[in-house]
Amino acid sequence: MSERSLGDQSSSFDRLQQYQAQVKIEPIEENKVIKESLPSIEVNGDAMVKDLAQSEHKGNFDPNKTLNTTAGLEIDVRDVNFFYGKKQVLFDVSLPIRSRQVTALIGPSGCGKSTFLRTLNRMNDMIPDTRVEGQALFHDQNIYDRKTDVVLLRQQIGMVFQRPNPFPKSIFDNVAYGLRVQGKPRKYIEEMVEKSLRGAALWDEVKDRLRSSALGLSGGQQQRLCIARALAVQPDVLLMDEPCSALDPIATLKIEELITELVKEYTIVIVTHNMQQAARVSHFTGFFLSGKLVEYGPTTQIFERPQQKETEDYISGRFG
Ligand SMILES: Nc1ncnc2c1ncn2[C@@H]1O[C@H](COP(=O)(O)OP(=O)(O)OP(=O)(O)O)[C@@H](O)[C@H]1O
Repeated sequence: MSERSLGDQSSSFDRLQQYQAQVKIEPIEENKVIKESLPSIEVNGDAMVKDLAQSEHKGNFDPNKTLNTTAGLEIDVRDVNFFYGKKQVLFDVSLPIRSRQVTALIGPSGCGKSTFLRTLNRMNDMIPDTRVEGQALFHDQNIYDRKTDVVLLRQQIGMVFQRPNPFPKSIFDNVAYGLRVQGKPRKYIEEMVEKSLRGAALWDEVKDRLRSSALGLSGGQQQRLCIARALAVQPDVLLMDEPCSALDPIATLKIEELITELVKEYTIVIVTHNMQQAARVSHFTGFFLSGKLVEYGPTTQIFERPQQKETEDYISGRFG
């Protein structure tokens, strides 16, 4: 965990985040091709629940083997309510985000997953007339506290969006952006750009064209570039809002593999519509319905032995 404190504010990172927030993020249907390439979730019934939990992991990662039910709390969310204007969309949500574990947030469209994710680094602040109540303790400080430095917060809790949103700059400049804003020296920036691109499993593909436009990369590469950009400022937590929904199956698998590597060093929270994805990459899962957290627990438990009927109905494909 970083020992930086949430102190003074500066505006450049705000501008970066505003830029990111301005990028149009449209909810899109789960990638049909992905759906077809993986075990079907369209089957009803109990057998399905088991199948889903046991759906084969591509690659070698098995979250069961690295599940740590006693991992410390990176963020401790307590009794969160959230409002767009007068409309309340989150109701008393309490959820532990465990260190160096992947927490998946699942639930039907409109249940509040993305809104909840955005409360964790105050991205909702950019939407006028919104209000949050409750507490999210991060490094013993309430994220929602007025005194929280949101610029620093968003460095510590980085975000990757549905659609890759590289800046119209070179590959190098994209990753260097946050470090330049921080006024880091050139040598440090060069080292961190390489380290971050390696960390995002992109270095080998781009090392010979660092000065080329990021917009020339494929969608999957752009998404890994956005991950590298987030890593460059050394976050503790990565929030991922359906990071694969705009990607093809191969690019999706690369991001999933990357997640399973990144979690060795970072805490990850991922919103996904794709339940196989949650089963493949996450240690813990929270199931949201109509703005409430219906159930939370180790992913295998949620998929194999859900305690709530709504959870079972959802993961069995009975609704949503
Ligand atoms: N900017 C906004 N202004 C007003 N209401 C909003 C805004 N963004 C989301 N909502 C509403 O808040 C509720 C939760 O939306 P949210 O996007 O968090 O759900 P979600 O579970 O992530 O959905 P999806 O899976 O479709 O992305 C929905 O009723 C949605 O219409």
